[in-house]
Amino acid sequence: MNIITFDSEAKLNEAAARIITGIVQTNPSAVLGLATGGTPVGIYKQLVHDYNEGLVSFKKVTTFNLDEYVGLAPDHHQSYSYYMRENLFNHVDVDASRTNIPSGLASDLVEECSRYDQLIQAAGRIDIQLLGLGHNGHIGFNEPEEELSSGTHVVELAEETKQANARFFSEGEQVPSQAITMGVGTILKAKTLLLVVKGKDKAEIVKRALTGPITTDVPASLLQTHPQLTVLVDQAAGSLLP
Ligand SMILES: O=P(O)(O)OC[C@H]1O[C@](O)(CO)[C@@H](O)[C@@H]1O
Repeated sequence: MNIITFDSEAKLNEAAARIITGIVQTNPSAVLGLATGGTPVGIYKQLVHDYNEGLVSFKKVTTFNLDEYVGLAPDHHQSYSYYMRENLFNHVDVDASRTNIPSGLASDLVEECSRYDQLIQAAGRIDIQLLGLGHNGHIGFNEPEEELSSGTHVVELAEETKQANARFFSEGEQVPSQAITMGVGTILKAKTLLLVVKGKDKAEIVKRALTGPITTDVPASLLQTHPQLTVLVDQAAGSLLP
């Protein structure tokens, strides 16, 4: 595990973007695993900047997002489909037909999960999986459980997660109570993992995830088992690390 601490958010975002663009420069047909939430917004801005500077092209990449809310249409302003278009896809030369996000509107969610797993399998291995970290240690929407699922599945969102994500929704809007998420097994199969964590409020969970026991109570602790894990933290998030 390689942990790098940054004294500014801009430097952290640049470093994360440099890792991703490096992979795409080496392999223009790379398979990118993408994340949503507040954490990667600045990284996507940097990727758009790098694209505009002519440093990278996403023309041939394939992308798989970690998760999507159940019940939100792709044009809902809080769907992760909308988020990805707003923050990245609409601003670079990615081929929309090679971007993949589970459909939260599928009539048969179990079928949708297996369709998503088949797509990932058909694409081969995810070259790099970008990850944020939930306050309860979730990765994707894999919430703390006695047992974690390996493949894509439907989850009931933890109360803590709904409260944390309520900040993105308009007043009076409900945070969906379910989501579809890539499983921990799929995440761990990615060739490289890039975990990015920002903010003092994540310091305790970063410490537990990276230095505590490997337990399904803290899904991110399973990342410790991955041979190619890079963690980028700001000083606040990394403040409790040894
Ligand atoms: O970056 P944020 O908004 O703190 O979210 C952390 C994690 O939680 C999620 O938003 C899901 O709640 C993930 O997509 C993200 O990686």
